Amino acid sequence: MITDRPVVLRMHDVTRIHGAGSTAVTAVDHVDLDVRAGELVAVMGRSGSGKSTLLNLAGGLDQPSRGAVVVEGQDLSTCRPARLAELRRRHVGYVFQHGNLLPTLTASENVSLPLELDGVSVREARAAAVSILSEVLHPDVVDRYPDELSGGEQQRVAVARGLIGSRRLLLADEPTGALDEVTAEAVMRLLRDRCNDGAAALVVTHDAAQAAWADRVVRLRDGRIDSITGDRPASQSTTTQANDTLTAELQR
Ligand SMILES: Nc1ncnc2c1ncn2[C@@H]1O[C@H](COP(=O)(O)OP(=O)(O)OP(=O)(O)O)[C@@H](O)[C@H]1O
Repeated sequence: MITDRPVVLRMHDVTRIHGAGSTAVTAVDHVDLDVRAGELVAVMGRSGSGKSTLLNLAGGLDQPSRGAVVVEGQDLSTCRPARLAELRRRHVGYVFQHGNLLPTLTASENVSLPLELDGVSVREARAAAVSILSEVLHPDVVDRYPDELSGGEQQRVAVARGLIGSRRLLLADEPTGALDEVTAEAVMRLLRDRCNDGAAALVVTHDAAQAAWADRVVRLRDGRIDSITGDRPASQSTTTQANDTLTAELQR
């Protein structure tokens, strides 16, 4: 049962008001949400409903005006900046719409960097980078620099960088935005596999096909949770056959 698993992310009565006075905007409004190990939660809602703000709060990139965000048992509001930075580096993987790859590093160096910063040996980190990249990118391009890659390839590198290692909370803001259908499926499969291995993921998407990979779908409206649907068991994944087909298509 998924409810037996540890809570990786707890958002308790979280409100985030941007700005002040007459221009104040309540982007997230009294949200309660737990995401457990093994669980992939999709966040949907119209533009401006608060999805990105929610994700930024979950990863400690933004602070709530009220309420508490707890990651791996640690209330982020009680962390000193150095501890918060360490917690984010060790436990949280981010995938943003615009990957922000470092231009002076190759694709595989960009992906291995988080592990190297965490003290993993360069050799081990590079091997892990090549391994995760092989799931979403043709091996011929892993040694190219970002400006030698297409937009979709850069996006895939950014996904691999966000998901490398054993970080337990994965936060993805439209991770498949610039990708074709087959590659988008591969990225969702990667996220799904990470969750099946024990990570917890919060993924913003506009795409119902991608939300179908989630255990639960949270719909936001005006910063509030409008509905939560689905309770697919976390262990359920796509069939082996579907995985094989996707891998074959990507390697073409
Ligand atoms: N830094 C900010 N200052 C002021 N208002 C902001 C700020 N960031 C977001 N907002 C407002 O908060 C609300 C929620 O924004 P948010 O970006 O979280 O929505 P979203 O659901 O992610 O939208 P989209 O799907 O368009 O990316 C919007 O009304 C937005 O204009």
